[in-house]
Amino acid sequence: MNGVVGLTISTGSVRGLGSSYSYEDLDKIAQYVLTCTKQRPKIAIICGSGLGGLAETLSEKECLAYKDIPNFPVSTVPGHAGRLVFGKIGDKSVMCMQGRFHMYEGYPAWKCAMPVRVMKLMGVNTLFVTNAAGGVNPDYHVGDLMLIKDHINMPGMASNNPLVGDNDERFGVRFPAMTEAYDKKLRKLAHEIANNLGFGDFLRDGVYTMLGGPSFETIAELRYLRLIGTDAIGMSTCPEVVTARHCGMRVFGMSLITNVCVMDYEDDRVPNHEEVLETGKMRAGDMELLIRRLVSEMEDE
Ligand SMILES: O=P(O)(O)O[C@H]1O[C@H](CO)[C@@H](O)[C@H]1O
Ligand code: HPA
Repeated sequence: MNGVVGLTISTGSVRGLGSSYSYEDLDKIAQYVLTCTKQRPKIAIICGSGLGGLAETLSEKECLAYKDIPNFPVSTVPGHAGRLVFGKIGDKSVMCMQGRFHMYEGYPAWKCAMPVRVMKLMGVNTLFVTNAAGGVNPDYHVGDLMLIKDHINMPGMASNNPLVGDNDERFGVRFPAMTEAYDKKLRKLAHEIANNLGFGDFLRDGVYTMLGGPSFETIAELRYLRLIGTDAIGMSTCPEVVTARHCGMRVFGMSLITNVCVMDYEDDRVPNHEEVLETGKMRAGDMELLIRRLVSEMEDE
């Protein structure tokens, strides 16, 4: 196990406000993962609930279960296989996380986002994040694809930011800007590709709001979220994106609208995870195609 097993995870902050893996801990994990694949990816893709199929489309596929990586968290949610998949899209090396970590599983924000730092230390410079999300914008339909133009990090705003605790300047500055979290050039290219693919009718551009979960939202909460500018909601993504931007990675984000949020007291439909996974199956192929084209056509950083 290359000495990784024995590492002790440091408690990052003496003030008890956050604890985290040290730079050295994460580097050991990154070096271990690199020994398990021949790929040297500069692009990583985090697959959302029910969206892991993209990883199956890679050529020269190699898989590594999270449980086999020393000191790596494990996935506990249906629809998240819990493994890294390495391979190629065209001639580009990529790595996929088939399954992510959520705060409602009991992981603090920094732990949900720790794979992003591992990726950075492996040489990744561009992060794609995908998720299943509920549509709050009344114009959205089940099966729409939303390019994330910005986010509202609800847990982050309440001090559950993945960067809470001591700051290691080797990753980034103490106070990183989040004004252009989602790369404009990649979004523009994604729009062009989506239009060429005939996806224009179901392509959206919107604001993703992260909530802690795991309970779905009350009607009053949904009305409030719409009022503050939310187009779609979910329980993930923001810790990963904040951590990626902190360490200078380029980020592209996309949500699949798996359900429309019920915002009317007279409507008795209720959201559920099975519906989320079913919709994933319906539109996942289109999402995969768009991401594969984007990876192939984008310029390297
Ligand atoms: O954000 P991803 O992981 O795609 O999953 C979304 O789907 C689940 C709820 O059905 C929640 O975990 C929510 O965050
Ligand atoms: N609410 C929160 N998270 C979600 C939803 C939702 O309606 N759909 C998919 N993830």
